[in-house]
Amino acid sequence: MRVEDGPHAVEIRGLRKRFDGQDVLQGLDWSIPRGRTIGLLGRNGAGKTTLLRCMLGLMPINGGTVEILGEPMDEPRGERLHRIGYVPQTFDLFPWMKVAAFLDFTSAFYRSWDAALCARLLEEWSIDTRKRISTLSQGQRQMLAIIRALAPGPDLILLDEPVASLDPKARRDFLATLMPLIQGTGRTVVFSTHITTDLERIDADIALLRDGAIAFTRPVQAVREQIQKAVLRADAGTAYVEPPQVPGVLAARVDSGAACYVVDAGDPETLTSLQALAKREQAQLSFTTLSLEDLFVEMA
Ligand SMILES: Nc1ncnc2c1ncn2[C@@H]1O[C@H](COP(=O)(O)OP(=O)(O)OP(=O)(O)O)[C@@H](O)[C@H]1O
Repeated sequence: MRVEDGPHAVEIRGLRKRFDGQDVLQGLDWSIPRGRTIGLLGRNGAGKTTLLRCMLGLMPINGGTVEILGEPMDEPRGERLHRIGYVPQTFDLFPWMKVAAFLDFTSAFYRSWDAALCARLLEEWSIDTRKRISTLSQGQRQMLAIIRALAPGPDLILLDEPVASLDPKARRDFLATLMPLIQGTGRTVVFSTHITTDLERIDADIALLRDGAIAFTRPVQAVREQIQKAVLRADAGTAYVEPPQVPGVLAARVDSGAACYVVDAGDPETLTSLQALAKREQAQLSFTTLSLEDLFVEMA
């Protein structure tokens, strides 16, 4: 970390992005501390790709500010480009080039390039450097894009669904190789995904993008330990149409007449409010733990 760098790798304030009159990002605020790994979760179309592209200055924004590594990011240029690695969702560049030539060519644009790391990852991920990029599978192309993004030794790495086209075994191997390379090195990593099981294996923070804003950020471990589902079931014959309002809950909905809440078990005020409500309504209150997938389904 450089002396002039602050505690956050990313500072976003009031970010707005609109397409065809519709707000995809609605005044989004987000601060990402340096050195953290973030799994950015959100439903299809929630705006994950849009958010990553806005962070990189790859598309004009309709409002707000984005600061990356301590500088405003209005467009991708200048010194900081050596410090940012980006892996887009699909990698379609230079299909006619052979892998080795592509990496040689790309390395010339960067002031540092870890050729030994490239060689190691190409070998571990079984990518034949004599092949043309167009003949690689979609998963191998994604891996090549990741190698390209890591080789310059960036301080911030943004990966847009890096494991989406890999099968479960390949995903596991791939993450096992990748994570030690980027975690604990002081690097900040943001990767978007909807594969929640991948996050279970990683020491990461989960950030949930919902309704154009970051609705929730927590370390995976804290989610496992603290986030629960509370179900409030009224007497037989009475069904909730709307969930009664409870301050502090993370999400609320009605399922088969029961009111279901996502709650932070470490938040005593919310728990007290829920218990008081159950007593008032003479309803049964029960708690269950949530897997990350359940949490995604409940909250996304
Ligand atoms: N260039 C564009 N022009 C018009 N609408 C767009 C454009 N890019 C994205 N959108 C819209 O913005 C919304 C968010 O899209 P985005 O690709 O950011 O979502 P996502 O969360 O990455 O989705 P997925 O998980 O399916 O990849 C969608 O409704 C999409 O149709």
